[in-house]
Amino acid sequence: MEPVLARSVRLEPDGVHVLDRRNFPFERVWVRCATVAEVAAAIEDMVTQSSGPYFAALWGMVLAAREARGLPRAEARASLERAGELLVSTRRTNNALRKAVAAVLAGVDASDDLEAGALAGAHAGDRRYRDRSRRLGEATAALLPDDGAVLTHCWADLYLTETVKAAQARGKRLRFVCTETRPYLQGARLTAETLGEMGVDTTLITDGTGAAVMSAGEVDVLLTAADRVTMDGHVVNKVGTLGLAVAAHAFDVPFLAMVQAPDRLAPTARDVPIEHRPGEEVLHTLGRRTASDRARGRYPAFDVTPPRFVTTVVTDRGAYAPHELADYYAEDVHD
Ligand SMILES: CSC[C@@H](O)[C@@H](O)C(=O)COP(=O)(O)O
Repeated sequence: MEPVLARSVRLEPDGVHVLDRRNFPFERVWVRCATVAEVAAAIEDMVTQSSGPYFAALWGMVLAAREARGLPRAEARASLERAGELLVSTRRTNNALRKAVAAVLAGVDASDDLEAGALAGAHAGDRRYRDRSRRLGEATAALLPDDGAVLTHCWADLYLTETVKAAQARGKRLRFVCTETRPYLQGARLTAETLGEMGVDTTLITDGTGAAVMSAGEVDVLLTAADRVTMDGHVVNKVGTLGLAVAAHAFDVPFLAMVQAPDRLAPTARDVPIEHRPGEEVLHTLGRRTASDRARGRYPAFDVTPPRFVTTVVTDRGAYAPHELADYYAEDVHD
């Protein structure tokens, strides 16, 4: 059976319905977004996370096409572009949003009917993302030990579930150690719940425990997703990844970073905007204040791991050393 989070954004006649990941799995509440602006707000407010914003943006663009109904074609196209810019601006580090918008605009440009074209583009984008995640998962599973412990951080969503499915199909026996990933607790809630759903032995650690489990020899591989990997091999992912990667390097634990494709628009890390979320978010967890009133918070949501701390970048076309990513595009270009 598919994990609950694998289908957590749906297009319905009355809008886009998004499973609220902020309090999953304790509550299973769906948020209805009636307009593309509401979809953008939901993405920005972390109602959905990781791969979720990609799907929300696809279906959000379909709402934008509905909102443009009746406008002359050029005006409708321009209003869809504005909607796309709004969606992309919600989470600047997440490259998938740009790709979702491009998928829908490609569908629109290939059809005389704006809404039908947007819908076709969104379905094509949905299929492509899932197919590419499956290929990525298969490539990743091939690199994992037959019997071993994997440390992961945050919530790698479809990249992780496809990896686990492929590993299980190969008969591998993997145990996972996941970090809590404060302040949103993606690891404690989304990763731990979904791995449990998939029958995987799962141990939760606090964010500060990663180096200790690696130094104790309790982990065979560090595995995370990446929001982006630059062409020169910098891995941009949830803040905390850098510290884990440095510790992994120190204790000879390989670090595998999963991304569908390296980012051709980002030659190096300077080309990737890092999302800084309100510092207040660090002072609260699950809606409750968890820090002294005397402290201020600071929350860069992502960090950058230099290529010297990255062993392998796994893509939908297989594994690459971080300094060999140009080879990804040596084949026919599709990204
Ligand atoms: C499938 S992309 C995975 C990443 O987005 C993931 O590792 C991550 O950092 C999630 O961050 P989030 O801020 O929860 O959206």
